[in-house]
Amino acid sequence: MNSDKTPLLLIAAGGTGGHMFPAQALAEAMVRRGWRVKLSTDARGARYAGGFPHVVTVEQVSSATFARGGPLAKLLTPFKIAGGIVSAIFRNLSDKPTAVVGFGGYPTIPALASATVLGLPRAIHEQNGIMGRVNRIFAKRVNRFACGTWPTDVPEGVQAEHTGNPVRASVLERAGAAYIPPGDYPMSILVIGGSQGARILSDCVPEALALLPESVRHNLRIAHQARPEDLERVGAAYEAAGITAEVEPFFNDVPRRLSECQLVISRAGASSVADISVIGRPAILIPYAAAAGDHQAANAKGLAVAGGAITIPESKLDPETLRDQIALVLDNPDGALQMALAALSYGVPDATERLVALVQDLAGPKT
Ligand SMILES: CC(=O)N[C@H]1[C@@H](OP(=O)(O)OP(=O)(O)OC[C@H]2O[C@@H](n3ccc(=O)[nH]c3=O)[C@H](O)[C@@H]2O)O[C@H](CO)[C@@H](O)[C@@H]1O
Repeated sequence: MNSDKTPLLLIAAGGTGGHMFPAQALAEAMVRRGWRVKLSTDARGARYAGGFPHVVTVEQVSSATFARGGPLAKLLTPFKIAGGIVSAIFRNLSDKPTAVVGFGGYPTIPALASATVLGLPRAIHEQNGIMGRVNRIFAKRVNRFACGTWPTDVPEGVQAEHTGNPVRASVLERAGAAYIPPGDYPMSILVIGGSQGARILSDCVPEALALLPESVRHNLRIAHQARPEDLERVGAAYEAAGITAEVEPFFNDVPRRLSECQLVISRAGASSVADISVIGRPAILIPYAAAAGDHQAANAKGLAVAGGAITIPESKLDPETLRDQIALVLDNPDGALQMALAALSYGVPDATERLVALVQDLAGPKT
């Protein structure tokens, strides 16, 4: 039985970077305010646990196989989920979390279901413009519903509160960094495909850039995130086009690269859009068409409507179309500057603080 009087936040998050990064930002902020934080995730999420404050405990949640596995695993899934919920109830009876926050994904089911059964103060943070399945299930069963992007499909009776998507400290350090518009000097373009990289960007971006006039190409400095299996061919394509490029499976210094670039070409994952807008850079967004409920298109729409991004749907993407949009930004320094400022105005640099305030409010006056 937990006799510690320090408030305890139970964070539940599914195992992708998209769920784990905002969860980590909240964890760090709550620890700075003297809270203990416990993380409930699955084996995939546990790989990110190193990025959480040292007080975090990782629970391997048995419902994580919900979305994967063969027919037998699927048959056993309801029992696994039920088992996960029962053990979460016992754990929470002992831990007595002051508040529970779910960030989406199947591994959040036991923590949120047990918090519902026990009547613990609980909230959800939805990062995307279209809600994920688990968040949709629990949206009406939580006390507060926070969103990173205004969701287009909130169930009736649920009051969404826009907190924005928390971004890393290294992004915040560069929030609103001065933008140098494109010109007749070396220009940086950052190409990022989300936490896994994106094949479609590797197929299309080098070809599109190769179609630009030589006078532009020789000024380009490209940083291109590509999947490990695509590194070689992408590097070769840039070399053949006479374009200086760094091609890596993951850049650990994306915030710096964003702040120094003239243009970013990206997928429209929630954290990528948040990073781009908090730093404030013109973007060409190519939403991942197979994302659940087409949520990346919804994420991109907010930034595009604000004037900070051009969106190209996958179905319309070809090297010529992309070349035209790149040229539109690079040939128009004033327009590029306006896009950078529009992106900045769309950013929510205090998203973490807004979420912290919501959690403290949820937990009540004693915290
Ligand atoms: C393929 C897929 O379904 N992706 C989903 C996943 O996002 P996924 O994790 O793929 O992508 P996000 O855009 O949310 O986050 C990627 C993060 O990685 C950073 N980065 C990227 C490349 C790099 O080299 N270095 C680097 O640091 C980005 O700046 C960003 O902060 O969860 C998100 C939140 O639910 C969803 O919006 C996405 O649709």
